Amino acid sequence: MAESVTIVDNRTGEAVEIPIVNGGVDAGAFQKLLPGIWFFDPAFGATAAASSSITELDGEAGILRYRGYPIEQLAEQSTYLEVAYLLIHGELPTAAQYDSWSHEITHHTFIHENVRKRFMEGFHHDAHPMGMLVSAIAALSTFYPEAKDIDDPSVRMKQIIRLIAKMPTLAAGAHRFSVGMPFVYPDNDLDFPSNFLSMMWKIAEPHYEADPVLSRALDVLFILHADHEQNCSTTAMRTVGSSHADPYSATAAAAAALYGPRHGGANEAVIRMLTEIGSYENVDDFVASVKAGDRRMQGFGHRVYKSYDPRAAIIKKTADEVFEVTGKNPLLDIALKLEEVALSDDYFISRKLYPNVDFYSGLIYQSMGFPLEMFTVLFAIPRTSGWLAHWLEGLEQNVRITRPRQLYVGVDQREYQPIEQRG
Ligand SMILES: CC(=O)SCCNC(=O)CCNC(=O)[C@H](O)C(C)(C)COP(=O)(O)OP(=O)(O)OC[C@H]1O[C@@H](n2cnc3c(N)ncnc32)[C@H](O)[C@@H]1OP(=O)(O)O
Ligand SMILES: O=C([O-])CC(=O)C(=O)O
Repeated sequence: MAESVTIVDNRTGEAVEIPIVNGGVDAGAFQKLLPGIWFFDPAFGATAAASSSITELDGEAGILRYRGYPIEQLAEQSTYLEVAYLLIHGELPTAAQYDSWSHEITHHTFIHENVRKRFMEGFHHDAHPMGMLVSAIAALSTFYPEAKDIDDPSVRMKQIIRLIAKMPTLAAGAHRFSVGMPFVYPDNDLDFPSNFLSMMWKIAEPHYEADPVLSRALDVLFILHADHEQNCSTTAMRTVGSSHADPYSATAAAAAALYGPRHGGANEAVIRMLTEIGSYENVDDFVASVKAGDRRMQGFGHRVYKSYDPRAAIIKKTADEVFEVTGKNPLLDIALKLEEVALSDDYFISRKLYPNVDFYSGLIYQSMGFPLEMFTVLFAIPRTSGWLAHWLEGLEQNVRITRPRQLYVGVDQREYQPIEQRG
């Protein structure tokens, strides 16, 4: 790989050597050597906005690794809580570290009664659970004012544990409220995914017995969704974190970014799309409307993956295990047909559009009984550990505040006219 690129300054005709650092043009050196020239990259398609040692993504080869561990191995052998530890601390925990980590997380699952009573129960009866979640996360910052002291590493870690622990409680609380069911307190005898399932579905004391296959499937989905380098929501997290706002406010911003249908909201949109297609026979017409540019194929395409998303392959396999318990999701055949048609069509091939993580996950969630509105919430629970790992990394790197420039395209200076003189 070249160590520098030569750029000719067309204002002066001078050639300038700009160093390349880790495969990217060093923007700091660029700015010093060519002051007054900006990179115009509004969607960051050609910009590395961070240096990070958390997640490695090779979109051409379809490779995803957390801290060097292939996603396939983690999905097969690990648990979400172990992966969360790995993302935050950089190494897999020893048995003693894992015990202490899961003990800490388990004992921070409760939320303040006012969050439940005043916030969650204060929403309109048909509030979207994702909107409730975003607001409740932001509200947590007012319950833990010490979180502002982000210079103290022990304060940072305490908030990380609280946030990872409380997300399932907030998520299930949002669901229970939206269907008019009473709130269920965490059952700290249960593991992370089973506790969440208990808070979602429990109707009678003393315990909710989660099906072990479904509980494990949910844990695998949590592992797969935990991090994905500089995606839109993580970029929001790092941006807000760079202003040294507290981690609850930064996480609320990240969750808000995830809510959008181009990002985490796509899992909900996929099921709506499959339901609208309705039957196997309508797939060709639907694909034609996508190719005509009338709509997008939800759950397809990715800014980084230009081959099959490795998580989609694992989710497909997990779906088979879930359907053994729940019965096959009737939308599966439409999804498979859609994939088959798309992957043999030049429109999708030439644009390298493949199923992404959101394409098959919704089929599992739906078969497990989650309402559509909960799908993005299910994504936010594990992505919280990734967001926080990036937040911590940014603080440890003491990154500068995120502050891009713009290309001003408005009018030049003009004179103010009093209102009566304006035509
Ligand atoms: C967890 C996640 O966030 S994963 C992504 C979840 N989002 C979705 O599944 C929504 C559907 N997908 C999309 O909208 C996009 O593929 C995104 C947002 C994921 C990525 O967008 P970008 O990287 O900006 O790709 P961009 O919009 O430039 O598309 C490139 C080309 O592929 C086409 N394209 C991209 N995605 C799709 C799609 N899902 N269906 C049809 N065409 C598509 C575009 O129309 C464009 O074609 P053109 O070159 O003829 O104009
Ligand atoms: O990386 C992205 O752009 C989207 C994302 O979060 C993911 O695929 O998990």
